[in-house]
Amino acid sequence: MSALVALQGIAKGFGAGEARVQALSDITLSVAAGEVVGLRGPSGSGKSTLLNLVACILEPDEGILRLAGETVWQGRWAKADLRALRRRTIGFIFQFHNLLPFLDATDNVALAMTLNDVPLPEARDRARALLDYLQIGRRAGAMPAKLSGGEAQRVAIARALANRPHIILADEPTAALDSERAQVVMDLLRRVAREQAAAVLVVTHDDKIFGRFDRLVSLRDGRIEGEMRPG
Ligand SMILES: Nc1ncnc2c1ncn2[C@@H]1O[C@H](COP(=O)(O)OP(=O)(O)OP(=O)(O)O)[C@@H](O)[C@H]1O
Repeated sequence: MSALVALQGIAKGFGAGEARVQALSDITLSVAAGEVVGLRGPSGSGKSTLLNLVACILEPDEGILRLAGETVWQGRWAKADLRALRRRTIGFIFQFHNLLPFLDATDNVALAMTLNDVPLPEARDRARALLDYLQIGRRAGAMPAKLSGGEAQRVAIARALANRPHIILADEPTAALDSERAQVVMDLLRRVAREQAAAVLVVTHDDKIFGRFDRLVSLRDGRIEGEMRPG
């Protein structure tokens, strides 16, 4: 299996002088195509920082970041157009779905495609197909306020998959869901990883889903403390 996400010796700090916080040190981690990896650790251990580095939202201080086989950061950004890289390669799922309240489920998903220059009629067709794939097609015309938490999270997953990303990053995607709905979300992420050969990296505190990862990586004080294979 090829690594779609590869971090080597990554470090990241915030602030300067006495106020400096070393959020991550010497992180070496990879996620292969088809793999679903969980990232756990106490509050402040650096989980969100790591996810934001992989998403190219934050810039590392040290190390090498490779995404989908390309060096993205090594001493400096190696790619000129990070936004395009993010849009095309990475799908991001948040704890709260962040759907736009004035667009129905279909258009929330279609919008992500139109940002990537897909014409609206085609984007809507693909959005409906994606909602069907995630077994939420019957809610395609619903406004976000009418969706349950689990439904809204599935629409948000559809939006994250809109541009067929190779890398899917999720920050506490099941935190707002009950156990059954959390398992549905994990089933979907596992299916997408397998069927679309995507690398999935999930930050989670949620022990209900710890058993659903191929690997579960533990962070503490900005370092990788250990790793287990729950399966
Ligand atoms: N923008 C920032 N400016 C300054 N310090 C930051 C910033 N972002 C994160 N930190 C610090 O970096 C460390 C790691 O934070 P991070 O949010 O990555 O942890 P986390 O494991 O995701 O925590 P939580 O589970 O509470 O979300 C913490 O000490 C935090 O205070």
